[in-house]
Amino acid sequence: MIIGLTGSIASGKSTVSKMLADLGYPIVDADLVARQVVEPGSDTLQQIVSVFGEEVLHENGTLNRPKLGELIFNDPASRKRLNDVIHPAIRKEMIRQRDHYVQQGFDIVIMDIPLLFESKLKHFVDKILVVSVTEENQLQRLMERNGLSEKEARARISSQLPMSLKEEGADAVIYNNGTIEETSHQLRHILEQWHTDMGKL
Ligand SMILES: CC(C)(COP(=O)(O)OP(=O)(O)OC[C@H]1O[C@@H](n2cnc3c(N)ncnc32)[C@H](O)[C@@H]1O)[C@@H](O)C(=O)NCCC(=O)NCCS
Ligand SMILES: Nc1ncnc2c1ncn2[C@@H]1O[C@H](COP(=O)(O)OP(=O)(O)OP(=O)(O)O)[C@@H](O)[C@H]1O
Repeated sequence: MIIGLTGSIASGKSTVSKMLADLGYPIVDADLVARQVVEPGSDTLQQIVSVFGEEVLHENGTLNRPKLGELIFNDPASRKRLNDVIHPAIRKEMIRQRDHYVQQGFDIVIMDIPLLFESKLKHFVDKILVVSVTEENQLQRLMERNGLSEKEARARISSQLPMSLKEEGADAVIYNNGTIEETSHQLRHILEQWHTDMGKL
């Protein structure tokens, strides 16, 4: 079974993904893959430079992520241009990693995909687990984690689909507004249920 783990920016996907990794599940992490495909020397990085110019590179040739983030989170047209270049490469590498784990014999693989709904990737997965937070917690956690102003954080939040739509499309939802322990408890409960369902198949 392939489980798609998603949510909105700073809702707690990485926090839940780490809990799943600690439980021994293999994880395909889209944010990590997004970094791997733009390493210096990659075709994807070259394409990004041809779209956005040398200004999105550091002097040592690596991608200047804050700079590119500033451009794409404040302008839907730039975001689409980046997505058109980078998403095919991310998708290809994620499928490769997923298939690798399946071939190794894992019966459950987790795919942590922030843009599962936005990029219409529902067909990649068998079950969708959404990590949800209130907008207030999301804003506060995002500002703190990334050192952003309220305006910058709101721009990032509104570059994704509303949380309510993601909850509607989920097979299960974790409400990550309480303690980490409460979140872990919800996760274990959902996994137990899904393992039971798998056993009945
Ligand atoms: C713009 C970039 C360079 C900014 O890098 P930065 O290190 O600041 O952020 P990071 O990659 O850790 O992403 C943080 C979160 O931002 C959100 N996000 C990232 N890219 C996008 C996007 N194109 N549209 C909407 N939200 C996005 C996701 O929730 C993600 O978890 C980077 O996010 C990127 O390469 N984005 C395009 C690839 C992508 O779509 N990644 C999301 C997973 S498929
Ligand atoms: N239950 C919680 N209580 C307090 N802080 C939390 C909780 N869950 C997560 N956080 C914090 O909130 C921030 C966002 O969490 P996390 O990085 O897991 O989100 P994410 O959904 O993976 O974000 P992104 O989409 O940007 O990758 C982090 O700083 C994390 O430590």
